[in-house]
Amino acid sequence: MDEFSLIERYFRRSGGPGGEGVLLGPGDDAALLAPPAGEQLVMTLDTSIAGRHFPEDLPAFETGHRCLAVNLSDLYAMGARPLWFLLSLTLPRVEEAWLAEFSRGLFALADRAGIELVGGDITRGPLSVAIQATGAVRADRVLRRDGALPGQVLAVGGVPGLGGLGLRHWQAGRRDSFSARHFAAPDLDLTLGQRLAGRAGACIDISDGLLQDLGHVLKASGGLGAVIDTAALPVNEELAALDADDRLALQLSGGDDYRLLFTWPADEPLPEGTVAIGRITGPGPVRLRDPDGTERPADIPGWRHFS
Ligand SMILES: Nc1ncnc2c1ncn2[C@@H]1O[C@H](COP(=O)(O)OP(=O)(O)O)[C@@H](O)[C@H]1O
Ligand SMILES: Cc1ncc(C[n+]2csc(CCOP(=O)(O)OP(=O)(O)O)c2C)c(N)n1
Ligand SMILES: [Mg+2]
Repeated sequence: MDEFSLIERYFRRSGGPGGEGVLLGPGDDAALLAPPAGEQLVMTLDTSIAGRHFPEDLPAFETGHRCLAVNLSDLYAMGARPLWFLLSLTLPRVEEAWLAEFSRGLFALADRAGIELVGGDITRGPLSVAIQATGAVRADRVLRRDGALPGQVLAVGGVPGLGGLGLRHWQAGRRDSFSARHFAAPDLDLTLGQRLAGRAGACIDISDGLLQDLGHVLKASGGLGAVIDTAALPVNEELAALDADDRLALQLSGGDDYRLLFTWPADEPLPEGTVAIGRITGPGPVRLRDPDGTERPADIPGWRHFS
C-alpha cells in the first residue's frame, strides 16, 4: 500500500463536523485554517521517538494516544483550547494492523479533546511521531511560565511520580499496573487548563520532572524560590507502597506525568481536583520541608536529553 492510500485509509476522515475553522483539511498541498476571532493562536511541537520517548514495544493504540497527549498537555498548560494538529509519521514498514490501532488511539483522544487532524507527512525510517498542535486562547486568559509571585500557593492537578513509576513498572513487565497504564497512555485532565486560564499565576506541564519544570517557572518569574511540603505531595496506592526516599525521588524527578503544576493566589480556594504542595518564596533555592518541620535543599535533577 502506498503513502497516499495509507493517508486515505487511516488519517482522512469524512463525515464529521470537520473541526472549527478548518476550511481545507488533509488532501491539498497544505491546510487552510481560519483563526478564531478575538483569540491568540498557541503553537507547540513535540517529537516522540521509539526507544527514547516511548518503549519500542508500546502497543499501537497507546502510541497514538501518547504522542498526541504530550502535545495537548502543552496547549492546556498555556490555558488554550485545542484546535488543530499536524502529524509527521516515520515508519520502518507498513503494517496495516499497527496503523489501524495507532489511528484509533490517536483519534479517540483527538475527539475527546476536540482537536482536528488537518495534515501531515509520512516517510520511511525508524519509528517516530512528531505532532505540531495549535490551540487558541483569549489574551486575558493566557497561562505563562513567568507569572509566579512570592506568597502564591504552589499546586498540582494530578499525581507527580506516576509517570516515572509507570516507566519503571513497564520496564519490569508490570504493564497492567495503574502507573504503567498512565505512562503508556497518559491520562490528561482535559478541563483543568481551561479552569486555570485567566486565574493562575504561572503554569507548566510536568514532563521532565516536578523540580526541573518548577525550576523553569521560578527562573522565568525572575529567579524566585519555593518551599515544597513533601508530605503534601499526592500519591496513589502504588506510590504509597514505596519506601520514602524512592517515592520522593520519583515524585520530584520522575517525569512523564503530563499534569499541570501551577501557582495560585493564597487567599482563593484551589480549583477542584488540585492539591497545594507548597508555596512560592522570594529569590532563593527550592527547599523541601518534611513533616517534622526540617528543611533541606532540593537538589534532585530531572530528565535531560543531552547529559
Ligand atoms: N529547535 C527549536 N527551535 C526553536 N524553539 C525551540 C526548539 N526546541 C524547543 N524550542 C522551544 O523551547 C521551549 C521549551 O521547549 P521544551 O523544552 O521542548 O518544552 P516543553 O516541555 O513545553 O515541550 C518551547 O517554547 C519550544 O518551542
Ligand atoms: C522508553 C522511555 N525511556 C525513558 C523515558 C523517560 N523520558 C523520555 S523523554 C522524557 C521527558 C519528556 O520528553 P521531552 O522531549 O523533553 O518532552 P518535552 O519536555 O519537550 O515535552 C522522559 C521523562 C520514556 N518516556 N520512555
Ligand atoms: Mg517540547
